[in-house]
Amino acid sequence: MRFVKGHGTENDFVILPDPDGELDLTPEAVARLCDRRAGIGADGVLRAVRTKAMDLGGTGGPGAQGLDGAEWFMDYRNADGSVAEMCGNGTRVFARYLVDAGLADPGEWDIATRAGLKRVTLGASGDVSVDMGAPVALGSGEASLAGAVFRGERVSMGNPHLACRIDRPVAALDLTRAPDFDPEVFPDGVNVEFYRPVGDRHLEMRVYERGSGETRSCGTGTVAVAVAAAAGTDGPGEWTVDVPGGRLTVTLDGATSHLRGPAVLVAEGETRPGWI
Ligand SMILES: N[C@@H](CCC[C@H](N)C(=O)O)C(=O)O
Repeated sequence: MRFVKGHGTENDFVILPDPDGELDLTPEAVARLCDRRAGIGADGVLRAVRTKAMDLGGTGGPGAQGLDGAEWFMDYRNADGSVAEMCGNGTRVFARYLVDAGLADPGEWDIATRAGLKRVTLGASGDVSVDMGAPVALGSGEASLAGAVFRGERVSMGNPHLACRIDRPVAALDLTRAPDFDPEVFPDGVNVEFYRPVGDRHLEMRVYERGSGETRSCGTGTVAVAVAAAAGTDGPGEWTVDVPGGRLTVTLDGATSHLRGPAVLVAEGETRPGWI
């Protein structure tokens, strides 16, 4: 099995080229690939499948989902093998991979995801920007960490988020354990972000991701915290979000959201026969 390793602000991925949709990618295989001691190590897997070859189960196929306008489908999996609807950093790294592999040209085009088409913009090198679509603000919610309750805003970016504002540096949080939440409020689980304003439209953030644990960045999460922070301000604008793995820029214009930042490929190789 050939692979490429890449990251976006240190949210890292194993990319598996599978143009004809032939790989039987079980949750166990994903978890083994992502294992940081016994595997390659990553927060998630991005399987690169031609959209027309993507099996979407009983959903009527990519055409019925309106996805056939994109040549490539990003099949995203969390480190524990679970499927997620969307991954913002993954989309940016996926786009960089397609250009680097000669499978797409620099410019502007769509990637198909379980959360719909996502339009990426990129040059031959440098930052990658993605139109993340309209965030959906769902009202308040809460999670708890080591007995302390954190209130926040529930935001859907195709995947579920709870963006909690805190007033002390995010570095002070202990995120070694998963936050607890009410499964009736979050039946599909939730990615929990903790953010603090550090300047004008400038936030710092840490995240505990559903299916992956604490990661050093989360693209959908940075949009969610910008949406939460923008509530009660004069609205649209550009937000800088500092995460442990670097800096991302989020633009909210009232209709859609854009995420911009680095996307870097660092290695490629082949798994040993019989290992996966
Ligand atoms: N790191 C990602 C989000 C990945 C999916 C998430 N863990 C989920 O289960 O929803 C990003 O950059 O958006």
